[in-house]
Amino acid sequence: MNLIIDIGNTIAKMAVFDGGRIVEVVYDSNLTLERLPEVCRTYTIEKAIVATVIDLSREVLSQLEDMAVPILWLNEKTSLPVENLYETPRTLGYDRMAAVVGANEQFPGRDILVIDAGTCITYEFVDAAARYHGGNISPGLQMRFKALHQFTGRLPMVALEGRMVPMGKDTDTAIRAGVLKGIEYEISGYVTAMKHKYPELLVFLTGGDDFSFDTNLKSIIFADRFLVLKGLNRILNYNNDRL
Ligand SMILES: Nc1ncnc2c1ncn2[C@@H]1O[C@H](COP(=O)(O)OP(=O)(O)OP(=O)(O)O)[C@@H](O)[C@H]1O
Ligand SMILES: CC(C)(CO)[C@@H](O)C(=O)NCCC(=O)O
Ligand SMILES: [K+]
Repeated sequence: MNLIIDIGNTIAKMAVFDGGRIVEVVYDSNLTLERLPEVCRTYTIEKAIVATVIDLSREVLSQLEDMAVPILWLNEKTSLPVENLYETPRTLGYDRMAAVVGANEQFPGRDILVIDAGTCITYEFVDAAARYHGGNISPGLQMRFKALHQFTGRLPMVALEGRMVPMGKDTDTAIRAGVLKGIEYEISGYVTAMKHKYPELLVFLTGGDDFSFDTNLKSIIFADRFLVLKGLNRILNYNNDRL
């Protein structure tokens, strides 16, 4: 079985794959990875891939060093099943590439916009010839709430859950609707603009924060919470001979 380790800015995700099938997904601290030994005891892991967008703590590094299987560290030197046209492959966050590889596996030969809503929201474009052209980075849901609070004198920290109106009636609803509507309009703006440019476009939505909103483009949008993990599994198998 394959072990996939995706270390994000907020949380780490570990997934066990049996072939192309997800057997289990475990959420863990990105500072300790304390559940790794338990995962390794429970399953017969043959190989692992690690993708990180943060510098790893001493504790996480020693957890990974204790693993008794070959580990593929995903970076700019890793062979990929899609062509990378990002001008600075060394600074690319490889969670972005993993999402693209996962989307391209499900729909090879299609133009795809991949939207990953986590700590940040990322927008990636991969074309029908499997070329990754790059994409955009914007603040994630929680980051928007925190930024409004942290960089002002009078704006409170508002929670996602609570009263929702189209246009704010008080500070609380103004912030909640401002943040949520901002993201909804941002996402639908990208989808509409990209669909205009690439009429056969498909869209993938992934990440911890899922958004359900009204759009007449629903038929081209696929939601897949585990797209990054699936892409990492594909990259690990693609590099089987090099491990
Ligand atoms: N079982 C779970 N345990 C913990 N978090 C969960 C669970 N299921 C869903 N989540 C949600 O997933 C979110 C993590 O989102 P995501 O997978 O995009 O990772 P992230 O670390 O926030 O983002 P990034 O990878 O961009 O740094 C958490 O904030 C939480 O809301
Ligand atoms: C944008 C994030 C934070 C999304 O997780 C990550 O992919 C990252 O740290 N990227 C580095 C910058 C870049 O991708 O060009
Ligand atoms: K992410």
